[in-house]
Amino acid sequence: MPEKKSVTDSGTSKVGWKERLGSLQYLPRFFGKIREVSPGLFYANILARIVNSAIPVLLLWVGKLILDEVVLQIGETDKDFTRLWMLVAIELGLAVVSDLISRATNLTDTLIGDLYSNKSSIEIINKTSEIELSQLEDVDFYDKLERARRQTVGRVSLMSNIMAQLQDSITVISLVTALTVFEPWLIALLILAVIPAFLNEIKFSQKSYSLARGWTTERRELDDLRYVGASDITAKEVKLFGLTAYIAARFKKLSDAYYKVTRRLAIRKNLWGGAFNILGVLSYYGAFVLIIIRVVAGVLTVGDLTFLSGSFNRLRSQLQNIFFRFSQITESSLYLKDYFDFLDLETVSDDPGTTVPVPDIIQQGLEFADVWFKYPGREEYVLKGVSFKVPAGRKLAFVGENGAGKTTLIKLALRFYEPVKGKILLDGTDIREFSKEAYQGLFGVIFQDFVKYNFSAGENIAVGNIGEVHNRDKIFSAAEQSLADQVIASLPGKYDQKLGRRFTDGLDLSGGQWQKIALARAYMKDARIAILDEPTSALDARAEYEAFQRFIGLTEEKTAIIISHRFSTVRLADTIVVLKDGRVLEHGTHESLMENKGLYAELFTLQAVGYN
Ligand SMILES: Nc1ncnc2c1ncn2[C@@H]1O[C@H](COP(=O)(O)OP(=O)(O)OP(=O)(O)O)[C@@H](O)[C@H]1O
Repeated sequence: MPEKKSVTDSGTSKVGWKERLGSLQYLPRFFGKIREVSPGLFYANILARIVNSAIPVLLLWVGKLILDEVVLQIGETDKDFTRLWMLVAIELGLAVVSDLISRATNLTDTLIGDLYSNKSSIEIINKTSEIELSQLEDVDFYDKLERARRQTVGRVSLMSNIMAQLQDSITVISLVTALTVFEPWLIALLILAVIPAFLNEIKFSQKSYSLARGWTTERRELDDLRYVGASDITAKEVKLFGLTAYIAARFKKLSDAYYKVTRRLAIRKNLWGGAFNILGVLSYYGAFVLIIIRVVAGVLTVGDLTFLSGSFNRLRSQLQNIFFRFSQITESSLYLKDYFDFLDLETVSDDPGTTVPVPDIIQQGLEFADVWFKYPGREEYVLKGVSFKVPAGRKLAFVGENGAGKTTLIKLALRFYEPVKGKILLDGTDIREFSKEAYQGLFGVIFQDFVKYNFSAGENIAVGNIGEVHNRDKIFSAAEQSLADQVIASLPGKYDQKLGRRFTDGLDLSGGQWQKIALARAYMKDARIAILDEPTSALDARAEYEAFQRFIGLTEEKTAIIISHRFSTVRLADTIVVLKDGRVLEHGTHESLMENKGLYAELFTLQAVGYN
């Protein structure tokens, strides 16, 4: 129940001091990564900040000298402004240099930030590809992915913050040294004034991280609702079903609940922060009064007054910055921990140490031997003792009602999941004994929910074998085989026509046209085993029949598994396996199954009657 959730509700999302300071250990790794993206920019940035860190105290000191010189010259009858103008020139020079260096710092910050964000996005893409499908379908995993994704844009400021911290620390050291020489007691006063604000800052940033973390799932839901409510892909249904108000209301309910807790936190943080800030201001004016008294008493000069009060004020704001940033840094480091946790996520590797080489030519075929399977975290079995063979060079079709387990069989055959019991064998060898990569490389698969890439038509075909993306002839021939060539011929940009609606120059296709493009992917690769999981459901009956006939003809000596709900297509297969509730109900050729008068014959007749 999101409305009831608060910062303290979720025990697992509470973050203590230990975890907070512990997360600082990720900073060296983080800096290592930043340095890697551009060592030149990285060191230039550090150098610029070090140089700039000494300028504030120099500016204050020259300011003091100017003032003392002015006072001196007022009292002189024989005035000489040489030294005064020289000091003003130095002050001007320092101000200009400081400004230029600040700009250089900003520039390098931006450039390194962009490079780092690109690099970490690529890292996330690569890491996601290493992760097992079973992990990808896990909710906890998605929360981790969401937190990691936020690092790519959000963590760039962490670098500037740490660099700025380094710079400000040097400035503080120089100011403290200066103040200690003149008035050491000012330092004590200052620290007393700043510490409460610092502790307050730490406390609230800790709470805000806990809150954000505890609400990860809800924030993901908000993103999802935002997408559903405002996307070209969903617009058709949302408009037609009149879902806008419903989606907006759901969004509002959830976002209001989140807003309520964040508002409460923000108000409390600012109220306390404001109160502690006043303490800092009071301490400054206290120090100011004390310095004035000493100037009037003749112990300090007017220049000393501006230098000391300036240094004190600067030191106070600088210390506040440092403390404030420290809490930001520890908070960002906590996110960094999430990011590295994601990168370090163990990918379940069930490849045996030594692997059997995959067969060059499949001799016997693929066999499911008493395979039982249930999805992780689920109680009920989806496959219950499934056994069948796909002999080499033959075509096998799965038939079965929705949810019977057809796609699950494919996922197991492809080793996206492991059977709970039983074995899957290729040429008599348990498929777990092959290297997963080499084994999966044997297959050419088109899924029912194939991806429509916002790429060109040619590239959309080439994804079936991306190494051949520049092999135009191969792409043309694949398109011809899947009948996609007719679709492409009608596109203004032909094979270079960008597809999809995401971009202005993109052009969307009909469902069946997309399927023809996707089907061409199957012809891009000389796969040993082809799997077509209903990729032709949107084709008209004639086109589907033609597509399958071509497929079977063109892959004559290839092993293939086909899933289709159209019996005119299914009957073309050598063997048909009828699944029901995770079990093989019948199997055989179209003729033998018809003779059997079982479920297949019943479903076939039902569909045939429908066409009469
Ligand atoms: N990732 C998953 N996690 C948990 N259960 C799943 C998952 N994918 C599928 N299932 C369940 O497994 C069962 C079989 O699903 P599967 O997709 O294999 O059916 P199918 O025969 O291909 O159906 P259809 O003809 O509708 O495509 C269904 O009950 C489904 O709810």
